[in-house]
Amino acid sequence: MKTQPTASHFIDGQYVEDTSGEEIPVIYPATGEVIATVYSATPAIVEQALAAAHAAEKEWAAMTGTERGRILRRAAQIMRERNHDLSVLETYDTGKPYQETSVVDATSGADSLEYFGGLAAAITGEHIQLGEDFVYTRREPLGLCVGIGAWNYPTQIACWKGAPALACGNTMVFKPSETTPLCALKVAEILHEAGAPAGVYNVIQGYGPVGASLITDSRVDKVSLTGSVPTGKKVYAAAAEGIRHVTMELGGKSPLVIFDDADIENAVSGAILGNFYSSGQVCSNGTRVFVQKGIKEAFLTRLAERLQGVKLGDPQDPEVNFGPMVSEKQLGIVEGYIAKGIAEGARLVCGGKRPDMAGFFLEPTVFADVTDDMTIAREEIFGPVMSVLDFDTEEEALARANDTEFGLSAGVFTRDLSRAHRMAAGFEAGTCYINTYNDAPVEAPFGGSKQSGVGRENSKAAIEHYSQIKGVYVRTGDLEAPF
Ligand SMILES: NC(=O)c1ccc[n+]([C@@H]2O[C@H](COP(=O)([O-])OP(=O)(O)OC[C@H]3O[C@@H](n4cnc5c(N)ncnc54)[C@H](O)[C@@H]3O)[C@@H](O)[C@H]2O)c1
Ligand SMILES: CCCCC=O
Repeated sequence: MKTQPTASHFIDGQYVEDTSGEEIPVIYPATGEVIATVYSATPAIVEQALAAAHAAEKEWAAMTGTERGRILRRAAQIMRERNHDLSVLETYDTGKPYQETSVVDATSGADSLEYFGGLAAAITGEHIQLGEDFVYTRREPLGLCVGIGAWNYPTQIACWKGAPALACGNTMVFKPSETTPLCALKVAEILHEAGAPAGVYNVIQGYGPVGASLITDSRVDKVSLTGSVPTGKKVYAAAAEGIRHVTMELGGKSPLVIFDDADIENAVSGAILGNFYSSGQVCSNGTRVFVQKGIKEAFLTRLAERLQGVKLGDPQDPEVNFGPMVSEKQLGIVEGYIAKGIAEGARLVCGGKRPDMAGFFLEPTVFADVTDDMTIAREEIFGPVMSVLDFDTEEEALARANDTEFGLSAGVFTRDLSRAHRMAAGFEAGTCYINTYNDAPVEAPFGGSKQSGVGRENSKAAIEHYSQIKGVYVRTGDLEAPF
């Protein structure tokens, strides 16, 4: 497959190149080879993208929701037809196994285009009767939205931000992560092919400073970031300078609580899905696995058995179910955490090493006897490292689960439904799971509380974050005044 894109940026309905920007090598994580080169946006490219998105605002907002929705749904259809090629590209961009990308990434992107395309015509205001007078509300777009993406789900993130933004009548300039610059260009190309007018959805490449330069431009009305908490703090602060709307999808250190009465096979499945999918590079992962003491050893034994089913290798091979880390840098960060886990006294149950193969592979790693104060239990690792902690009571588990500055997700496995709902109500997290983990359908809200974020993506809730209400008071009779 050709991995070199036509050009680095997609602006105003066409590919645009400017090789005077800083070179960004695109590295295939499974081999370490450079598979493409793109160039970071220069100030002139940033200006071109913002000007195009600004100029497109009025025409796009003036279209009916039905017209906008039809374009988004057509784009969804094209994405589904090209699922194979888009999945192969996602695997080159991220290193995630084709076994995953072929059912998750373009699929989830298409779901979001289809869902918000379907909602577009239903985005309306309301009528509020006040005696003979009345108020009506108009739900209006915010204007120009900037999207900034992380590297773990490049197609999905480009769509989860673009689809609701465009459905509400906004335009977008999207900057993917410099680590995975390829997939968002395809999203832009497909939206344009589906009929989105030039300038409605633009993609430019670049490192952090390019993202930073977008946020403070006076034409920008909203910034939606998917990234780490430290980046979120900077982006939030920069957006505040112009009182811009924000959505912050940030990191986590989520708890997964497994009670003695849980179905052990399902609980092990949840722990695997919540720690090792995408080689552990998922924001919502349940990396603090609290296991009640009565089933701790049985859980660890069955987990070790199930991990025999891990198949590392060429991620493009549909039989392979475990890919490399996205980059050498991320591999080094995760190895650093593994070393800390060992140094601080956690028991290494399995993994912890690089296998003898090219690329940035790391074995799935499980630590047991982890305590709340250890670094691996407190900081987001963003790699295939599961920490197993044990507990006695429900109250204790809930208190310890919530003892973190993060609040992205939380899960519970139990057969006791009352307890399951008590736990879900008590978790300080934006997304909770009962007897499952990491499902993220577009119909459900997704996002974090505490330092894990602001706002929600997906579901009807996202409409609130990409539109604003205007109230219009209408008087039908004469108007009295004091003088
Ligand atoms: N909550 C979610 O939905 C979600 C989803 C995926 C990933 N994440 C989080 O993303 C992180 C991993 O991704 P990452 O390493 O790419 O994150 P990151 O914070 O390093 O970078 C995210 C994006 O921000 C850009 N950026 C960096 N500094 C910037 C600045 N000062 N101004 C504007 N933009 C800037 C980067 O170029 C990149 O595009 C993890 O913490 C993970 O939990 C969250
Ligand atoms: C389960 C959805 C994951 C998105 C963030 O990494």
